[in-house]
Amino acid sequence: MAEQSTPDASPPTPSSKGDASKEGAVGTASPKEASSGNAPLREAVSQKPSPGGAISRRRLIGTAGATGLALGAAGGAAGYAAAPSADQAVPLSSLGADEVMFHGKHQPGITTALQARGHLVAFDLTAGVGRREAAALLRRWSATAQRLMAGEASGSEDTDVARDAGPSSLTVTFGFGHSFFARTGLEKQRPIALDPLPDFSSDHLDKARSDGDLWVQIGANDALVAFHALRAIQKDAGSAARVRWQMNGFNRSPGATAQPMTARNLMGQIDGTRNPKPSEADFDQRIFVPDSGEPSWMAGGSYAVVRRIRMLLDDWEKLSLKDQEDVIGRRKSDGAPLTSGTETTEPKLEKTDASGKLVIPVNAHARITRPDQNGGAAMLRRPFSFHDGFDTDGVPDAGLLFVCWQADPLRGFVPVQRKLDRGDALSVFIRHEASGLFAVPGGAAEGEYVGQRLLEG
Ligand SMILES: C=CC1=C(C)c2cc3[nH]c(cc4nc(cc5[nH]c(cc1n2)c(C)c5CCC(=O)O)C(CCC(=O)O)=C4C)c(C)c3C=C
Ligand SMILES: [Fe+2]
Repeated sequence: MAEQSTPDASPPTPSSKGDASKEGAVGTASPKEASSGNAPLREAVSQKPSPGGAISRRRLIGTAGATGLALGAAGGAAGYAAAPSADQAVPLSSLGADEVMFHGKHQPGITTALQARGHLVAFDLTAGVGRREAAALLRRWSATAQRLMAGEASGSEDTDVARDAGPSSLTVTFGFGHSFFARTGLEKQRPIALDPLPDFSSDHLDKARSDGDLWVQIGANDALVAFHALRAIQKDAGSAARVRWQMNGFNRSPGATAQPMTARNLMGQIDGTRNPKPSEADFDQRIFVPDSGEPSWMAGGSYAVVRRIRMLLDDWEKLSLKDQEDVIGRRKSDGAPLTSGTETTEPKLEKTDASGKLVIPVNAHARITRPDQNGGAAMLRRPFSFHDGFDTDGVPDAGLLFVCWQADPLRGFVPVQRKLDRGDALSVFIRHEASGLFAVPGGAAEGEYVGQRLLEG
């Protein structure tokens, strides 16, 4: 893989350390980083000398600059990974060695590049569990997440499932659901932004697979590393919390494409092109709660809207290519707007064809979801695809675990989904089957656990 060993690479510059979150954006990857495979949010590159004297490049998290990364540190890249013996030790490939920092201003897993494997899991606190036990749980979870993200064993009862693998860009992200606050006597701390999402006419929601007191998002570029983390988190819950629902997802594996590119979804579309980029001036304002935000424990945090969206693939796949492209308003092959150009070309929304028809139809998904069509509403979409087999009639149970991040759902997901509800060409090919809204606090500082400012504030 091109990015593994780059003898010509120079050491990180102060700017790459100090403001990594502003670097890298969709479509700007260099060929050397082709193995990232998906490049919705590409990030800083850390470099460390390899035994052979070459420089090994490791992709790090988007918020690196804000999270106090030890750039160039070996971290856990070789920690839990087996080295047969000192003289036989072989450095891990870049994919296994990639490490995302646990501590920082924001939690990992928000601006981190899409990972190949994902697990979403919601927990409910068990009867009688209150604030004290919840705090102990978040402390345990944070310690486990920190260890696993560094490529270390999870603790005394590690199952060995991730042995031999490096951190593999593992991220573990924790959030609180609306119901958490009453159960723990913390109603006064519940953000208004966590008020339940409105009903949407297109909703077919399964309540058993929606909401939850606590939510954990796990992502990694190795399926065993991801499962290992999921199981460790479940075990850590002990008697304090039970799994309410759990979903598994995936994305393209890093290195699967010749060049870095935006991900594709199971409808075959390039999906993520117009995501806000960390390099944009208003990125933080759109995605993260400001330091002055309310409640104060959410400073540096974000709100995750999670939707299990089934794709009606049998219907979708019957459409002609032209009809599929009209549904989105972009070319399927390369994601370019139907008004021509490349993926990153600005669409000409007013352009008409010879018969006077809009080239990008009035109900095209990519037209009506635009911030400028929705009072500026924007969100960072960071989904996983899912496939949970086939129904008895052969219909695929597949689609998108749509996860989007925003500083305020009322200025992100809600207005856009309302608009989609009123007439999105895509809506007849999808079904929203489960939903959750979670307050994801800022990242833990060194020595702190995630949510400490809420639980001990
Ligand atoms: C309420 C928010 C959104 C839902 C739900 C949603 C579902 C959904 N989207 C696609 C495929 C594509 N979406 C694209 C763009 C796009 N979608 C949303 C929002 C929701 N999508 C936004 C905000 C945008 C970007 C708008 C803009 O800023 O211009 C695209 C085009 C490429 C891209 O920009 O990513 C595709 C393709 C599916 C398949 C889906 C549900 C299954
Ligand atoms: Fe979309």
